[in-house]
Amino acid sequence: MARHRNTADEPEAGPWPAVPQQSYRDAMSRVGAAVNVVTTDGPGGRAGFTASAVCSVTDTPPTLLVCLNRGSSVSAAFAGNGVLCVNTLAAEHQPLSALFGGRTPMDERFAAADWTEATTGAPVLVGAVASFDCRVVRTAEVGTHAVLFCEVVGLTQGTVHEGLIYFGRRYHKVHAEQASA
Ligand SMILES: NC(=O)c1ccc[n+]([C@@H]2O[C@H](COP(=O)([O-])OP(=O)(O)OC[C@H]3O[C@@H](n4cnc5c(N)ncnc54)[C@H](O)[C@@H]3O)[C@@H](O)[C@H]2O)c1
Ligand SMILES: Cc1cc2c(cc1C)N(C[C@H](O)[C@H](O)[C@H](O)COP(=O)(O)O)c1[nH]c(=O)[nH]c(=O)c1N2
Repeated sequence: MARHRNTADEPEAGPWPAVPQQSYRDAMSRVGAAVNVVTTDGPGGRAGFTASAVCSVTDTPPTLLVCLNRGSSVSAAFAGNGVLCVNTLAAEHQPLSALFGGRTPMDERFAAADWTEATTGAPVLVGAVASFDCRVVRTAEVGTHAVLFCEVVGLTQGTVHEGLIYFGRRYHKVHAEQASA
């Protein structure tokens, strides 16, 4: 019979042994993902971070989820603003991913690219594969992370053909014949 796990709100120690953190990370390193720079601005200040833990939840209403480490320096800004923009990176943005991936002062991160402003006030990356302007409608805390459920209130579809994927702890460029294909 399949093992049933309780929801994150009702954790319960199972009869099975814990998976070591390193084994989990090693396995996850084999799961390819798009690379995004998630940005915010507002009363909590301007901030942005690199995120691969982003996915589509439902299209009715259009909703994304973003997993944000609660221990990161940007956590308070996102909680304070309640809005964000998911900017999916193009191949040319690989250096930007490293900059927004931690330990770089916020002004330096933003100075490395061109931005416009979304309806919510969040920064939109010029030349992104796609940008999703969102308001955070729900937040769940799971372990070290906050899972932000984000309703998409506006979007920009780019025209670049080269995307960026993180797989095997390395960046890979992917090509689409048509930008919207
Ligand atoms: N979801 C995340 O928070 C997440 C995702 C990717 C990378 N990172 C961070 O980026 C840096 C480089 O990562 P890497 O992929 O080169 O090597 P890594 O060995 O640190 O991570 C391998 C994979 O494990 C997962 N992972 C790593 N740390 C995680 C965390 N704290 N919470 C949830 N999942 C996590 C991710 O899928 C990641 O791609 C590390 O500091 C890592 O913590 C964090
Ligand atoms: C490729 C890749 C992918 C991710 C990350 C890094 C990199 C390089 N990081 C880490 C995150 O970007 C980093 O912790 C933030 O920039 C915050 O760092 P500071 O606390 O500001 O230094 C990250 N963090 C997070 O909370 N959720 C995520 O999905 C990811 N994904």
